[in-house]
Amino acid sequence: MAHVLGQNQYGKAENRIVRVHRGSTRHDIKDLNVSVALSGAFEDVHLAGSNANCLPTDTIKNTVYAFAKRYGIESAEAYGILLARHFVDDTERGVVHRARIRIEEYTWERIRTPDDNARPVGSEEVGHSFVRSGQEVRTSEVVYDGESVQVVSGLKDLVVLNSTDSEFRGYLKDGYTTLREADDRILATQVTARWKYGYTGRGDEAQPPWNRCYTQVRRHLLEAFAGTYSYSLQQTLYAMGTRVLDHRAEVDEVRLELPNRHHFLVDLEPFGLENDNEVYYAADRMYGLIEGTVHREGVVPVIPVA
Ligand SMILES: O=c1[nH]c(=O)c2[nH]c(=O)[nH]c2[nH]1
Repeated sequence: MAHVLGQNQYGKAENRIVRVHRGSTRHDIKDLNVSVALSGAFEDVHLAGSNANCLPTDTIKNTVYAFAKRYGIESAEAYGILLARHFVDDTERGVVHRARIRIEEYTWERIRTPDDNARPVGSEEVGHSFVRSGQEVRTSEVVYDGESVQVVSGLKDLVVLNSTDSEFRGYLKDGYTTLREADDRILATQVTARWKYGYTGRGDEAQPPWNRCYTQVRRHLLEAFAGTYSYSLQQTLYAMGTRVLDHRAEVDEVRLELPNRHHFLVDLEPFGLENDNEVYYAADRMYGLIEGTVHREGVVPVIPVA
């Protein structure tokens, strides 16, 4: 029986890179995990043992580091676009047809000290000392196919909680339903969000201000979570997605994965105590998983359903 080589891609995954941009008194750092995947004319590499079209993954890794020095890293998205274009446009004989660059970014905040012997900047900032901020990770994915660029940015592990303004009632009930209706519950989730930009990189289209967009989308996700009186996590999801689309014209699709981090009221009656929505058991699993895409009318959604 004949066999067929199906979709294939290769590259160097999880290149950890810290780029220090050294100002005279103030440093900036970018801390990234960069994964490159190339697809193209690699049939003979797989089928005939010929490496003539194989750009070594070691070279791919070197390029990731060299580009960080040569061009700096203003944003993960702009850096990803440079890399993707390079692998497709500059690799010999046009063997690379498509490049996908995935980047996770770990963010650092400046350490501030009141009395600062270590080269103070401004009043209290130390120009070269940082503390990792939270657990949250910024993500981006750039795909370039020789014609246009597609940028999907996002975040993961952003943990949020509302201690009231959340209820869950009026749901379907059958013979297996035991859940009590809740008119005042904790709503907590660990947000994974991805959003696609309308940017295509064709012609002289200007790139959106990636870092500012990220900060603003994050802000709108948080504000929608905090500001929505929730009848379900599904309804909160839709409110979060629409708020981003309403405020950020450069975004045309938002995909959210929201695990429902259940908080169960503890029964304190055996101890003669009333539990007036004050003491909860925070379960780490199992959890409801609420997922959905919100997109502009007329836009065909492209963010894959995981
Ligand atoms: O916001 C919720 N959505 C659900 O679909 C659901 N199901 C459930 O048991 N609790 C909840 N909460």
